[in-house]
Amino acid sequence: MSSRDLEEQVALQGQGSYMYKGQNHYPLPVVDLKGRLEHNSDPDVRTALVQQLREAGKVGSFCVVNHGIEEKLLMEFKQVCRQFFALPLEEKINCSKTPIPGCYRPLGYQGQFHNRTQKSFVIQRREVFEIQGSPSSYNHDLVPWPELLLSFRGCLEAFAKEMQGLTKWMLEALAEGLGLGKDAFLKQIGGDEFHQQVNVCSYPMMEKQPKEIINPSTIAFGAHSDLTIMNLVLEDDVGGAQVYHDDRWFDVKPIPEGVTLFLGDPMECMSNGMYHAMIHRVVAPENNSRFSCVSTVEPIDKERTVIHPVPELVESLGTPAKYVPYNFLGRFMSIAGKRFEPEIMTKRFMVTDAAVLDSLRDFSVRDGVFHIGSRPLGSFTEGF
Ligand SMILES: O=C(O)CCC(=O)C(=O)O
Ligand SMILES: [Fe+2]
Repeated sequence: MSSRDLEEQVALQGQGSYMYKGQNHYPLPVVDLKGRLEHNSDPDVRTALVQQLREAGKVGSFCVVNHGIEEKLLMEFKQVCRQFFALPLEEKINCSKTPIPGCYRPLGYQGQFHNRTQKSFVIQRREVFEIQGSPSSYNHDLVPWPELLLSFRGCLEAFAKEMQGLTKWMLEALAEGLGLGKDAFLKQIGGDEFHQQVNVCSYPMMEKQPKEIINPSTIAFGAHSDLTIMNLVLEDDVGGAQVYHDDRWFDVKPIPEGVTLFLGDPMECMSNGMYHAMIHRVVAPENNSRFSCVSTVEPIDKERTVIHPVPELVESLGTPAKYVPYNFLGRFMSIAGKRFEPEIMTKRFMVTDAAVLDSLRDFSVRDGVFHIGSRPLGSFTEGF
């Protein structure tokens, strides 16, 4: 990278050099889900949990503890992932991302990278190993699993399955929290099943950065709100995630036994702004490499999924819908490559056009083109 490129990249991706110091923590809500499994059939316990989750959802990011995923599995999972990233680079490269029939994205290993997009550099200062947890109709045998670490596959698959259960429960509870039927969000993203991508990540500490990408910025994964429905993050005790609030960045205190949720833009839109998609990023850890695992939720039929405020909610709130319905894939395609830009700080999908408000419920996808009323807004391949 030339020094001009570096300057440009630093300007675009963050406010200068910033390393995770573990100070200045943001008070993210912590919700204890103990009653979720133990008192499954007790309506009072559920109501209390659902209310806590509603309040947490208003913040947009929160941690859940006693989530029901066994500690033994979590420990084995973290350990095997650490072992994977410690493998010789050649072995990891042998597992490089591969397109797999029936999968949305290539699966496998990807090292750190930086790409120039139309307007900015996208830096991903993390190594990942990606699998697809669901729908599981594809053949897991085709994932380029590491030959030197045979326990990796079983452990990842077991963890992905557990996260799937927690995710579904959470989507239902968050809908109930707004006085809606359990399936209000699930219905919009395609029913009982969803697409789950599981990204196991390792963020190398500063000293270990490969020489060619050392630069004055310490941003490891740039500022963004999630385009996915929501992300569930498991991490170790190193820290590095930050959330943006009142024009400032705050550190997120790691809770290694917990799972941290980031509600994505679609949740903000579906909940008509009752829930919030918090802007967050990851900065490079100072003294240790950081492990995290991000389990994402996306609709199965991305081309045909229109995200919109839940009509029953808009009705019950008695306030107008605040968000324009949008095609999930269209927005994903139009933003994904350039979302680490400063403009992400301004929300771009809130309703500003009164005429759009009037026709909010009247949307459709016809021949791949998204319409509000009779007004075509563009196809999912063009974005809009
Ligand atoms: O690794 C993390 O803690 C979070 C990464 C993240 O924000 C994402 O993958 O969307
Ligand atoms: Fe994120």
